[in-house]
Amino acid sequence: MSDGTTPAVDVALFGALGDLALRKLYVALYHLDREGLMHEETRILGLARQEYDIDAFRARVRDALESRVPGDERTEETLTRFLDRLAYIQLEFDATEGYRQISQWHGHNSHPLTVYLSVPARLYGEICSNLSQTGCLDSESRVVVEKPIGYDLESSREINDAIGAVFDESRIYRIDHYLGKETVQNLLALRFANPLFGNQWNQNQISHVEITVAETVGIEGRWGYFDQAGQLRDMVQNHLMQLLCMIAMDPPSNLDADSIRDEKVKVLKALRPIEGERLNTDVVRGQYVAGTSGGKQVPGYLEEEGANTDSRTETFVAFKTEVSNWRWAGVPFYLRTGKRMPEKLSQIVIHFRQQSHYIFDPDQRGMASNKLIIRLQPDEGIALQVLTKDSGLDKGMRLRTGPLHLDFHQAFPSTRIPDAYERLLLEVMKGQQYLFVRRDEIEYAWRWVDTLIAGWEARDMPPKRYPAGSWGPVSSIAMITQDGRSWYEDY
Ligand SMILES: NC(=O)C1=CN([C@@H]2O[C@H](COP(=O)(O)OP(=O)(O)OC[C@H]3O[C@@H](n4cnc5c(N)ncnc54)[C@H](OP(=O)(O)O)[C@@H]3O)[C@@H](O)[C@H]2O)C=CC1
Ligand SMILES: O=C1O[C@H](COP(=O)(O)O)[C@@H](O)[C@H](O)[C@H]1O
Repeated sequence: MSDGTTPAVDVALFGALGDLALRKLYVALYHLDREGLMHEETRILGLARQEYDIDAFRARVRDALESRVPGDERTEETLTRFLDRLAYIQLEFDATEGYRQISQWHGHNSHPLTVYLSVPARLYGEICSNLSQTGCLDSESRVVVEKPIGYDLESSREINDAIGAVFDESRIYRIDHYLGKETVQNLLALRFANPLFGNQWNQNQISHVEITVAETVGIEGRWGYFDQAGQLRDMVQNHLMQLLCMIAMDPPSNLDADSIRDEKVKVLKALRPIEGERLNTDVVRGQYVAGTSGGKQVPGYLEEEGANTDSRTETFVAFKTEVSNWRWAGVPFYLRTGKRMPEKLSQIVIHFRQQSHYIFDPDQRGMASNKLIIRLQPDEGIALQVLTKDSGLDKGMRLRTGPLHLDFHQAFPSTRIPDAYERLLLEVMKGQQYLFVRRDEIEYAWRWVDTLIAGWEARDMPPKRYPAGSWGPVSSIAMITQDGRSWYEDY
């Protein structure tokens, strides 16, 4: 089925039996097919090193779909139609033998070969080079790569150079799945389609901004990867930086990929580094110890499966930064993200300045400011905290705050909110890059992260402990209260 607007592609999925593919990618592709957003000629080739025949591969994908797609969103007909698109080739990615099977499968059709690298980033360069050497690619081919690209600026440059030796930048789709989240895209609509907000979006009207990305999960089987990375590289370098850019960027001249990405790069270039004395006051890194999550006792980071007992890797980071430009000078941005927090919550809070000419009860002066709360997940929506008169004959002109609340599920009940990967895969098929990250964005983000890590290392600053199920080390609360503010936890 096709809606007539999504072109046909041949997807070659490297890492077809890995965690990301089985948990996210087939589910997203299935939904695109079910919703009529995948061209009828689109095909998907799974590539992995296990020996599978096509029936076993399809059965494995079917299991993945049956365990992740709700029963009312699948029928035998939609499942079979999707599974029929699949093929499988067993391949060792780091040797050129076998790659020619990919071009045989692709054949001479005109559908662009879309290579999805769902493998560790250290393999990206080698796979691209193998594809090129074995004649699998042409000028229409595209490559999709996952985050994190590298471990620091230098390693990310090496990986990007290796990909860039084969693919032009206009054919590289670097995924940051937060950019595919419906609510993150809504930030563009909220800011640039509503003059009510657009005209207030600067240091004259906004006092400070908070971004929280809290997860309840621990490391659970990913210790080997995570311990090399830590929360700063795993979450801040990519997802939180992208959120910050979407909030802080100037209006792009249009919705073209490069217009948007140019504006994001300007934000990253203007982001004040945390160094010197600021390492003591403006950043807190933490590591969880045993505690309670979802009503259950859970182990600490150093007791997780595969852990070594003296790791200093952080599972939590909170920091204060500033975007040093005309729009934002003097406006602190407070960001925090951690594993094993009390709830899964991704939320941005814009705190507007207080009314300068204030005529109400002086005791209530402290509450007299508006807040815009953008809830990314769960319970996607937007709330604007406004001040109204407290009702009742005995209240005089006392004020109270209340929300003007737009809950996306309630307001648009028949609209399913698609998973980020559905949106991203659809844009790849359409050949549109505006939701993907350009090389310079990655590099400016790494530059900022590298400065912070160098500071931690030079000062030998270990993470502070926090119990699983808490909001992080107490010093992350002190970091914001020292400015007379607090993390906003209502909605
Ligand atoms: N999982 C997630 O939630 C997320 C993952 N990512 C990124 O997505 C990418 C994939 O992650 P994930 O799925 O978790 O990783 P996995 O390790 O689960 O999957 C990688 C797959 O590639 C295969 N593979 C690795 N090396 C070779 C090789 N030389 N030859 C043939 N097959 C090989 C592995 O096979 P085998 O099992 O046999 O080793 C495995 O099937 C990574 O870049 C990761 O950073 C990004 C965000 C979230
Ligand atoms: O990229 C990653 O993201 C997940 C969090 O994603 P979300 O969509 O569930 O918010 C995080 O758990 C993981 O460590 C990181 O690699």
